[in-house]
Amino acid sequence: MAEVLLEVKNVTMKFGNLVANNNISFEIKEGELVSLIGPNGAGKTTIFNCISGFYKPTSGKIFFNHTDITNKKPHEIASMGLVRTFQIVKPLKDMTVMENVITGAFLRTSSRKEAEDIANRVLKLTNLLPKKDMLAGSLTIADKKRLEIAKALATRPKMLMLDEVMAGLNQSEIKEAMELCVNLNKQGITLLIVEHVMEAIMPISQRVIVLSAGEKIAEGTPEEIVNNEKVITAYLGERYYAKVKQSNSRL
Ligand SMILES: Nc1ncnc2c1ncn2[C@@H]1O[C@H](COP(=O)(O)OP(=O)(O)OP(=O)(O)O)[C@@H](O)[C@H]1O
Repeated sequence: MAEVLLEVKNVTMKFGNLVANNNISFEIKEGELVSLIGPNGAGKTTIFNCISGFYKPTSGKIFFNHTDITNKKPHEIASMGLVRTFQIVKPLKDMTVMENVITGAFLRTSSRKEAEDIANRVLKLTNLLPKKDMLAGSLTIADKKRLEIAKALATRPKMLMLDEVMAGLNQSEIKEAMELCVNLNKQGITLLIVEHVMEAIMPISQRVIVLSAGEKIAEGTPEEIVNNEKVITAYLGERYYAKVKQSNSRL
C-alpha cells in the first residue's frame, strides 16, 4: 500500500464573505496521478494556492510527507519537494530557456555546473533541448507551458501540481502534454493536475476529485466520475457523458 504523500484536511478558505473552499479534504498517495476538475470558480486554483503556501487557509490543515505545511512559505514547501505551476505562465522572458530552467535547479544546488546538468536532463525530458538558447519570451504558448513544467522539474519535486497546462493548446500539443504527464508519473513523480480538457485528462487519471462552488462534490475513478449524476449536472453535462458512453461501447 502506497504512503499518503499529501493530506488536505478540512480546508476552508474565505475571501470576505466568499467561501472559495468549504471544508475540503482529500489525500494523494505516493505515485498517484490525480486530477482536480470542476467548473470555473469552483475553487481549484484556490486550493492549489493553499497547498503551495501562497494562501494561508482560514481553517484546516495540510500535511506533506507527514509534516504540517499549513503555515509554511512557498519556497519552504518547494524545498520539501512539493512544487506547482501557474495557470498564467510567466517565464523570465529576456532569459533563455536554459537560463530559466537553471533558476529552478538552483533550489537544489549552488553549483552552476550541477545546475546546468540538471537543466540539460530536464530539457531533454520535456523536448525543449533544441530550443535551449531561445529567449523564453519568443516561445509558443505550448512551449511556454512546457518550460513552466521544466522549471518545476528542475527543483526535483516529489510531487508536482499542474494548473491548466493544456489550456490554449491544439490537439497534437495536448497529446504531447498528456504523454509528458504520464512519462513524469512513470518516473515516480506524484501528480495533481487541474484541467478543463476532459478528453485529455480523464484517460490518464487514476483518480479524479471534483469541486463545485467551493465544495468537494465527488471523488473516484474516472469511470465513477463520468457516471456520477452530481458531476454531470454540475460540470460534465450530457454532451460529454454521451461521448464517453459512446466510446466505451466501442471498446
Ligand atoms: N485572491 C482572491 N480574492 C478574492 N476572491 C478570490 C481570490 N482568489 C479566488 N477568488 C474567488 O474564489 C472563487 C474560486 O476561484 P478559483 O480561481 O479558485 O476557481 P477555479 O476553480 O480555479 O476557477 P477556473 O477554472 O476559472 O480557474 C472565485 O469566486 C474567485 O473569484
